[in-house]
Amino acid sequence: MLIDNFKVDSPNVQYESDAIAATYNYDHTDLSQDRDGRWNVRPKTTQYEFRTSTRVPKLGVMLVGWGGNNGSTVTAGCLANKHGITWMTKEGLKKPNYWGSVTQASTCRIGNFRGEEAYTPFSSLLPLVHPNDIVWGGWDISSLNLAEAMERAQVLDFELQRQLVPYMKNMAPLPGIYDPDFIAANQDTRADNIIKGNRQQQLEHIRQNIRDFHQRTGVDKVIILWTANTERYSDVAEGLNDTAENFMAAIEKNESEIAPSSIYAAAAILEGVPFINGSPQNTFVPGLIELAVQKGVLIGGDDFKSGQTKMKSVLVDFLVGAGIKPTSIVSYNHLGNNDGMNLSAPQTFRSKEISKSNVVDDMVASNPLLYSPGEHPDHCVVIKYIPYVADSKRAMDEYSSEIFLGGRQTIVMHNTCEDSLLAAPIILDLVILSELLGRIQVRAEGQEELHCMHPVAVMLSYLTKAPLVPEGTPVINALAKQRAMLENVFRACIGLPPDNNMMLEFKA
Ligand SMILES: NC(=O)c1ccc[n+]([C@@H]2O[C@H](COP(=O)([O-])OP(=O)(O)OC[C@H]3O[C@@H](n4cnc5c(N)ncnc54)[C@H](O)[C@@H]3O)[C@@H](O)[C@H]2O)c1
Ligand SMILES: O=P([O-])([O-])O[C@@H]1[C@@H](O)[C@H](O)[C@@H](O)[C@H](O)[C@@H]1O
Repeated sequence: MLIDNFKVDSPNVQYESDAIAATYNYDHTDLSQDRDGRWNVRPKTTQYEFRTSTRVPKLGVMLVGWGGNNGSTVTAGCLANKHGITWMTKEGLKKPNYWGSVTQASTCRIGNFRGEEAYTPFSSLLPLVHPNDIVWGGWDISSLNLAEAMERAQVLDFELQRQLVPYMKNMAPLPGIYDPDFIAANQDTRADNIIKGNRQQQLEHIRQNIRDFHQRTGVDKVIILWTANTERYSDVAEGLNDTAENFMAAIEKNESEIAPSSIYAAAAILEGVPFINGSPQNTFVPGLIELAVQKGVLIGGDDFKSGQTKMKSVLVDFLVGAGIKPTSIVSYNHLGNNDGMNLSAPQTFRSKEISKSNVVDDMVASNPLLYSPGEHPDHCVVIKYIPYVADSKRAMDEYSSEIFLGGRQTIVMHNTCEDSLLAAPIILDLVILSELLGRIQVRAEGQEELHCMHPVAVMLSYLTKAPLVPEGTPVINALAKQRAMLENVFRACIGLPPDNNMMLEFKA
């Protein structure tokens, strides 16, 4: 059964006029080792105070790469839902939905009522911005308007596109920062909408764009998300971008190693606007992270986790958790969209190869029974550009594992990932969750004041291949753990314990 409207009845939860206040007992463990080497595990409870503002703002989202496949598709999807646009296909009438979005189309177990399992929409846990209400804008180095960009993307059915054109033809991306040194040379043909000037002038230009968008649209909050092309990695060097001060000085000096994505991110941070990186490049060089922490502005990334890698973070977690030892992982895919064309350059492919390869590290490290120190499965990532398949990426994976008594198990998978139809809901979740995180304050036992969570938004890990985490925080890629963290922190905000799946009420 579905319960989509509930209040938590607890002395630890207060529903105030514009906030939900909750006291939460966080049960965890403390580890220590005796002099004789024996380990002690001490159950510990730490009290947390959460306060979540229930003032849901009018949200503006500025996409970098708005005219791309993902940018045009997410915009089209929200318009189709908002206006209730239906369209006929050979399979019959289609209706808009937000499937693939964890905030809009998933549920959480809320309990059991008279023997029936009860679930609630994820969006009922805490008040969220509704995607229908988001005001879209952004930049693109291509001047096509969003209707033309949607047509170029070749993602959506024609009958849907036809009805969306009137809503999208007047949406024009702002000129973007173009530096051919950071993306594939084959992108040059579409770069007809660019900001001239040096890096300092580009920074100020983007900052002004943000202020103008905020003022023109009348939104309460703005969030910026990068869904532009994957850049090559930037060199990280002492004196260049290792500190906030050096990073800002490098922009002033027009240092060539400062990437466009880092300039957009710096502009956002300086305007107090959260910045999310949906691509794998190292936008967040150390100096930029320091700037975000200094300013207390949320940053998150990297690289949407949408298809082949999402499956990998489930399958490897299952295998290792079952005591089966993956020894070889080969991930091949081909795709024919502009992203694939950009990734056909070695330097941009390398950025993607890194984010797609590191995703099993935490799962391998979780089971030293299977892996000796430093031992890893063979892991290969191959991406080929085949124009004919367009946005319909074809992923083919082979997982070889060692099993009982010298046996071997091989899993082969073919996974057609409609790249933009899978990424668009993830873009929605990233911006909706980033906005919510800005409304949550927390105080741990012993801390003086309520404060926002760390600006580096580890809570977005479920949505990214290479989670950006605060220094000292473990990087978790296992999908089930990432989703549990997301759900359980939001449950704590309304004073509810994690759903521990024990169901003791049916056992004793
Ligand atoms: N499933 C997925 O689609 C998926 C998953 C993970 C990551 N990504 C990443 O998302 C990004 C977008 O994917 P896509 O399929 O929409 O690609 P796309 O090539 O269709 O769109 C990217 C857009 O960014 C624009 N652009 C490039 N550099 C820019 C700049 N400096 N400023 C402004 N605009 C710029 C391009 O003109 C293009 O319109 C890529 O980096 C891709 O690797 C996609
Ligand atoms: O998310 P995922 O399916 O593992 O990875 C995908 C890659 O395999 C694909 O080649 C690339 O174009 C997408 O940007 C995305 O990163």
